Amino acid sequence: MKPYQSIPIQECGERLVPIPDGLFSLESPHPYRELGAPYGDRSPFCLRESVLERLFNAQEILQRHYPGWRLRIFDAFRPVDVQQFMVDQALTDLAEKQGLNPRRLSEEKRQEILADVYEFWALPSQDPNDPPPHATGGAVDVTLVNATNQVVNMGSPIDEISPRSHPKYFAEAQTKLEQEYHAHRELLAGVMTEAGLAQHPQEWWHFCYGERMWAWLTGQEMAIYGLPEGC
Ligand SMILES: C[C@@H](N)C(=O)N[C@H](C)C(=O)O
Ligand SMILES: [Zn+2]
Repeated sequence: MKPYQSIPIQECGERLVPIPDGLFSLESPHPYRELGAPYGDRSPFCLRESVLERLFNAQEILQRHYPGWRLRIFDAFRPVDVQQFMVDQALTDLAEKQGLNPRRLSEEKRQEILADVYEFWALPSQDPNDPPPHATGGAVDVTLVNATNQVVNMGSPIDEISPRSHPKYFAEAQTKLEQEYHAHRELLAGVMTEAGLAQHPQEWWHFCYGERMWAWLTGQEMAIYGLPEGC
């Protein structure tokens, strides 16, 4: 159990709304949809209203210093069954990376790999009082694109299960390239936190507002987002 999971939720009832077209750069095709994740008629590109407002503000702050640069949204709303699908996918990927057949793992090995998966992915709990962060509409995975629409290099891909994903991984970097990765991560974290979003301590791309991880990271007694209405 993660520490944020003990934080109570007092749902505020704010709407989950679509991220408008054209303003941000959106990861397309959407990576989890491409893998066959079970979205049904739901879209990953939705967020709670106040989270969206904070994203607008973060992009405005970014553009004050870097005209033409934009936030690139990799993932936002993630229904619990998609969370489960992606946890299973991450388990499969890690097993295969170790040369193992994911369908023939011993229980001990399965638990060992799952522990690595849960370092990065939240538990896909079906309990409405224990929703994973993205299922609340209060979490977003983002990177940056520059003025010529090129994805800015952060030194490691989103979702990599590795220490390279830690926001400060390149803080002590010696090479110019690695120093650049660090500067890009600091830029992203700086604009997002200035706009009122909190960063996951182990993932340079994950930011949140209103849900339990945000409450835990920012010292609130309560979260204001649980599962959104109708999801
Ligand atoms: C792994 C990444 N895509 C992610 O979203 N992690 C957080 C913690 C989550 O699963 O909620
Ligand atoms: Zn995330």
